[in-house]
Amino acid sequence: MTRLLILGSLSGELGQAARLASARGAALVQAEGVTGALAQLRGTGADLVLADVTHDLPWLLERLTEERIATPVIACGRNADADAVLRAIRAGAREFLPLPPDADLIAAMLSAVAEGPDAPVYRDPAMAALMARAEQLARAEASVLVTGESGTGKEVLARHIHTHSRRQRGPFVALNCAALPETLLESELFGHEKGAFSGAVAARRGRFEQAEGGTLLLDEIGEMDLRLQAKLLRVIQEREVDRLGGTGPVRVDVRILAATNRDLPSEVRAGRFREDLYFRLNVVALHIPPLRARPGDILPLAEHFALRYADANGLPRRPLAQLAASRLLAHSWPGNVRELENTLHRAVLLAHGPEITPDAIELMAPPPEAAPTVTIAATAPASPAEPIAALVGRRMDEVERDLILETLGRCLGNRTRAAEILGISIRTLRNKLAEYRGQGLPVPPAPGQMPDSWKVA
Ligand SMILES: Nc1ncnc2c1ncn2[C@@H]1O[C@H](COP(=O)(O)OP(=O)(O)OP(=O)(O)O)[C@@H](O)[C@H]1O
Repeated sequence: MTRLLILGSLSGELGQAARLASARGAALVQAEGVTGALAQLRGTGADLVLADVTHDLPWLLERLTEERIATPVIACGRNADADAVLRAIRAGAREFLPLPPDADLIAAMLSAVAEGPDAPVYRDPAMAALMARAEQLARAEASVLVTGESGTGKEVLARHIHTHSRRQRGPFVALNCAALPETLLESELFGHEKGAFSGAVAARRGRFEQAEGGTLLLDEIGEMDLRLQAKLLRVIQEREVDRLGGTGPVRVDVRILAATNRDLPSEVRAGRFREDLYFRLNVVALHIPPLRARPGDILPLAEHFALRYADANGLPRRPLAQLAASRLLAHSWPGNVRELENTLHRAVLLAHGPEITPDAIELMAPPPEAAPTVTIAATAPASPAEPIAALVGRRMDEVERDLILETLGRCLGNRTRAAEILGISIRTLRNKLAEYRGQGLPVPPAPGQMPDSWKVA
């Protein structure tokens, strides 16, 4: 059930929108002002906010960014409020919903949130067997460890398990353990009281508490450091969390799913991952094969993405030409489904004529090991002298910054892929990006940061 927070009065047209959403099965909560809405989001949270554009949405959106609350906000108002709409969109509102509300638009918006952008598409027998196993396991309460290369669909599978579980009416909360430095990750997971550390301007429930009654996906679990692993283990064993600066434990009822593209047994052997935590998380393991090992999925996924991106961009739906399909089938997809998705997104934008032809299929650069590299090192300038010479006279941190942003841009914002190519951890990459953002530099957004399916025509 989608939990919808209405920011504004229920007596006018926004109230009509709320009633339409409620008739479609959304659970409503309401806040009269931005501070109330923020308190609500910090507390029980919501899946979506419909906000009256006449409120100070830029202030609210700024707080949400600061506090890393990812709930999408949709600004609602009359077209006459154009300035306010523009300010809200610039500040990070996902979409604009014109009032008076349109019932079909509300229904489309709710189903986009409820389904998420990623209901799994598959046809290959290997994947069909895995999905059947996942659906069977979904009904149990056991922790599941999802493994697979980057971009194979681990989060998609985890969400699928949640929607087939008895917890489907509860929240699905995902946290990327590589995305935050250790202390922030700790407060993100377990929450904190006001003043627990500098910057803790208000009490905040952690992801465990937000996932109460539902499922918590700990993505990239292999990146978590040993101290936090110990704390996580205690929470799982005792089913209680201690907020940072809190006065006592809070009981939680959450099913844990974990995902990783690392080989956790070898991390355990190397002493980087606790064996007891590994056994706790790995009650059942599901391994997603790379896309090259399930060729039967390539075309159904390609067709799915072609339709999705045509609709999202208001372009005609074009089928794949035979030769384009052969090209897709012949590629090895080192970036897995994410790479296929990016390829089809580009193809949809480049296509003209009645079909998507092979010239619109631009395959990504060769895998990193084969890609030409520019070595910025004092000792071994193994790459051509020419580009290195052009760098002389520039500061190291500037060159690094340009290389990172350029690589990320070429990966269409995909952090995991860019980190792989750059040979740095995703955590390092994210820290650098936060630094650049702080300097006011434009950083390419992650794909899916703004799901196209929410775009209002
Ligand atoms: N079976 C599928 N059906 C539809 N979309 C899919 C499927 N598998 C993956 N995708 C899409 O591919 C992209 C990558 O999927 P996802 O984020 O689940 O991969 P991941 O394995 O968790 O990646 P990472 O290890 O980098 O976090 C997403 O945009 C997702 O929507």
